[in-house]
Amino acid sequence: MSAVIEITGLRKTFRTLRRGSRVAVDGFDMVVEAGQVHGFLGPNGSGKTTTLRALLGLVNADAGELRVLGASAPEQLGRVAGRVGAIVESPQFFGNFTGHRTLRLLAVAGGVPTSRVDEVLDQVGLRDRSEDRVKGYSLGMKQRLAVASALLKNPELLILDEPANGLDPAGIREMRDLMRTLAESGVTVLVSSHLLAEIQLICDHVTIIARGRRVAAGRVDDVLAGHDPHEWRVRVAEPERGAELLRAAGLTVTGHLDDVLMVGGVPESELISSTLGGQGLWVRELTPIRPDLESVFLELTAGAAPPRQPDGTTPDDAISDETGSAAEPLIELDRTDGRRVDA
Ligand SMILES: Nc1ncnc2c1ncn2[C@@H]1O[C@H](COP(=O)(O)OP(=O)(O)OP(=O)(O)O)[C@@H](O)[C@H]1O
Repeated sequence: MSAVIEITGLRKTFRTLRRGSRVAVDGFDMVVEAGQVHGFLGPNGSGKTTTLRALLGLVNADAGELRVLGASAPEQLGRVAGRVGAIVESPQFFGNFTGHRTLRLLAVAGGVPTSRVDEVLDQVGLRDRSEDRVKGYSLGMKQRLAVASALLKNPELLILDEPANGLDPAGIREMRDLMRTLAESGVTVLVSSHLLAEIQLICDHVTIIARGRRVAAGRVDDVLAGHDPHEWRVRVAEPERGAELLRAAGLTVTGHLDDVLMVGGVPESELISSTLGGQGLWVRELTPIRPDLESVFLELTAGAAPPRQPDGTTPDDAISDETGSAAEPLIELDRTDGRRVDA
């Protein structure tokens, strides 16, 4: 497999008028291979959007190497721009235009054959509503229209920043189905989100970022397995005695409620059943507690140290922005429209 995105040692500091410098991304690495549906997961304000912007040349990195389809960013991005579709800013459409007209205009502006319009409308499932005005679209339909616009040039790589943001459960499901369909058609997808369950459902690989740093990366299954506490839910008739027997056998009983024991650190269930069964205590239930991405995520992101700030400190307020939005005047980048403003 070849790397479609390679990020090494990315560092980005924002300078704000009021608070001075703020490190948003701190020595961050990421590799996305061709054909992956790669989740880019992190809490609000952890540096996801900044990373994607740096990758797309929307913001200048302070340090690090970024490559997209083999081209170094931002210098050589023009060489591969036609092969990459991205939605990093929420796109704004003219409400009075129909979906079809919107895409036709974008196709003409982008030098793409207008025959692509119906194809992408089919791909995102908007063909039936394509003659309706955009202002009548639900948020989910607008998001799909945005994805359709990114698909016009038939990209090999699609980068989506929080595509499920603000969607209701039906909209989230539509977006999920769309991403699966795209992946099946061979498009590599990098999708950022703070919605763990979504990432677990649609992505095969994941990179987890916390406070500007990578805290985990790999196949979703491997990341989960690496944090498997090997914990079991054990139901027995005599829980007190059961707990004693298990402890005597060197096992750890982590919890006890009515006739249910929680037993941790045991890779194989046989150890539990033979310990109890050997003493005539029959196991009524033996269920593995599998970690989900949410518990792994919480474990990984809770312990992450904040990025070191330019003055050598690691203040919490540098990374505690819940919304991830900059509420103060900015020198470098105006987040409201994503314009690049040279510092
Ligand atoms: N233009 C900017 N000026 C100043 N600080 C910024 C700017 N953009 C981002 N930041 C700060 O950098 C940090 C990382 O923000 P970023 O938007 O990359 O995080 P995120 O993971 O995408 O968050 P969210 O999920 O909320 O979108 C935050 O502390 C944020 O406030």
